[in-house]
Amino acid sequence: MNFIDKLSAAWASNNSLLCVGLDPDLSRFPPQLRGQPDGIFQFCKAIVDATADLACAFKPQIAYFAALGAEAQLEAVCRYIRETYPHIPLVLDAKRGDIGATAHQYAREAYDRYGADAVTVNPYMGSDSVDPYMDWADRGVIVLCRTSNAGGSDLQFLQVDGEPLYQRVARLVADKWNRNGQSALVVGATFPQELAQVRALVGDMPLLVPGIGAQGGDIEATVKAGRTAAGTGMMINSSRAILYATQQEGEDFAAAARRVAMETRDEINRYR
Ligand SMILES: O=c1ccn([C@@H]2O[C@H](COP(=O)(O)O)[C@@H](O)[C@H]2O)c(=O)[nH]1
Repeated sequence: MNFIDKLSAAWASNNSLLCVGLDPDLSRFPPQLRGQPDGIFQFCKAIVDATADLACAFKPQIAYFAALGAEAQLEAVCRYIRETYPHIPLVLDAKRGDIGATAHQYAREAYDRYGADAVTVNPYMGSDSVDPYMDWADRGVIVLCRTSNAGGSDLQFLQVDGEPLYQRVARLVADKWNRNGQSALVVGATFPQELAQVRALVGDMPLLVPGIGAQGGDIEATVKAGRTAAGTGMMINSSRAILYATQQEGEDFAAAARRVAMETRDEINRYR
């Protein structure tokens, strides 16, 4: 099954547009996992097990693993998700961007080494830096478009022939780069007006939408701006708000993550 079909099936089977982000930060780990040789894997596994029936995707952010030299644990997390929850898409958030030959190696890393169903990529270097990912026709290529951070406006709002750059990226991906119908776009929940603009430009193309939870994006505005006619079309990501949901000492971190994931999934569903 290709990425788009797998995502569509997960939206339906879990009745969810929630993407659970896996951003393991040792300084926020529960005490029992600190100092454990496989603590990162154990933490992510517990979160995955606690939220797998509530999520339409899991999104490990590679920087949180690589910064700790924990790529082997990222491999183990990805393998665990693929083997235990093969119906839930695995999105590797890597935001790579480089010349074609190097992009091919990054694609191998994402799709072959980690077995990701989809990977995030940076469009700044243009079509030949994104095209190598498209050779894996059954995998997703999720292109940064209107990112959730305030500084994204520095470049993404620049006018290019009468339209902002982020809209040019959306149209390029939808009309030209999407050679196997496998593309998606990153659009931040912190900018619902721009999210609506992108939705109007790209039809039913899936959107990865970070920015709710810790970044404060409004769920109602996000869903109303980005949903398709079928009430789907988005992977709305929350990472820290779910991962570090524990409110009082002694509370089980996985149970707390489940509680917040369920509340978030349900709030999203209220506006679909
Ligand atoms: O525009 C973007 C693109 C990616 N991200 C990533 O999403 C998560 C957000 O984490 P929260 O804890 O829910 O804020 C993180 O991995 C970012 O690298 C983004 O935030 N914005």
